[in-house]
Amino acid sequence: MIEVKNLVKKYGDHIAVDHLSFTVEEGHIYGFLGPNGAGKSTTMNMITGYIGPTEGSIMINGHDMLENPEEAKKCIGYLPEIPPLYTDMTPLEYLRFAAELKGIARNKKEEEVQRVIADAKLEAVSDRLIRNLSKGYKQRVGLAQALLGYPEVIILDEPTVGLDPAQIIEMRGLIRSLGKKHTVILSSHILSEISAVCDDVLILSHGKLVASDTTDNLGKLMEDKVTLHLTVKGDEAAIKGALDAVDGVENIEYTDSEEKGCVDVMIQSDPKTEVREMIFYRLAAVQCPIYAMNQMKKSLEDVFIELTAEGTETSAKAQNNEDPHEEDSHEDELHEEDHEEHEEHPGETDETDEEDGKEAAEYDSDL
Ligand SMILES: Nc1ncnc2c1ncn2[C@@H]1O[C@H](COP(=O)(O)OP(=O)(O)OP(=O)(O)O)[C@@H](O)[C@H]1O
Repeated sequence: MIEVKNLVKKYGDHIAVDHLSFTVEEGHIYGFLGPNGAGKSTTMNMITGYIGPTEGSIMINGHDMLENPEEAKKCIGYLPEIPPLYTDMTPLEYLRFAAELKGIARNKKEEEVQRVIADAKLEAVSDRLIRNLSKGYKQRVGLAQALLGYPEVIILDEPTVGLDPAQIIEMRGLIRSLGKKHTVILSSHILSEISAVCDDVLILSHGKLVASDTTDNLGKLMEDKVTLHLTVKGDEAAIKGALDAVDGVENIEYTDSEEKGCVDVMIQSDPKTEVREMIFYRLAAVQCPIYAMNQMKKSLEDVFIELTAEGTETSAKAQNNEDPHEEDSHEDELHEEDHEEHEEHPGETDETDEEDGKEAAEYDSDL
């Protein structure tokens, strides 16, 4: 559906996108993840034909974006980070206007406008001035515009930035439902967003692709080793003696504990061997009781930090599609689906947007 080959974008001497190649298959929701400045917006702007690449090619549904931009652009609906809206219009007026600009046939225009109003859940505010709408609704007006003409691919640049937690949940729900009818590419630097919404993840760092896999597989990348954190009461030498020869243990570090008379122990072990029982019996045998034992699970956030850490061996290996990881992985903590869904009040104004944005930023594990 989308094939990007050796894409490069230079701004003067600065390489914003550095020989990027990837393919996007039909019917998936892709997350484009990367820290600020990684090159996400630049890449999206090239895919949507807003800016030209310095080198490389972009094929959209068989149309070359450089040679046949009109046909290629017809396959794409784009919601930029700040949607360009005419705020003195109502959503209905704006969408009719946008439909005309997009060249939608007159006899289909009204039906199409009503369809996108329904898909973006704008019915309740379609007759209000855009400038009086909340940020969440404004974003949905931008989304509705992107949906006009039923493009195969929808590209969303940081679609939840500045929205409050309830609006974020609404927007994510909308994106998931869009994924049933369109291929969706969504850029974000918010990990929870990607893991909550996307099937596949492309991780960018310094303009390069450092990982490309399903959200689940990326989480599993770190399952090489299990890390246990223990607090054990007793003499360090006795504890060391007990833990020295436990099968499956690969590395142990001892530190003073905040707990009086205790030692904190960090153990890395092979995930194929269950070491916890043996640790318990060995420590019991030397009369060193375990006050706490926690198995640490790595999150997608840890994967992300390892992959985007500058110049690390991990990044290099990920690029070569080798398994670069050394610890256990888990991404349960990233899901926020348990949060109650709230309905936004139609016509809500922007007065609290700034504060809502802050809340949203705190609410997410925003890097
Ligand atoms: N028009 C421009 N002129 C010069 N440098 C630019 C321009 N646009 C982007 N850059 C630089 O290119 C790099 C990539 O920027 P880009 O906006 O694509 O990153 P991003 O991953 O989208 O980051 P963010 O999440 O902050 O939007 C950055 O170093 C940025 O400063």
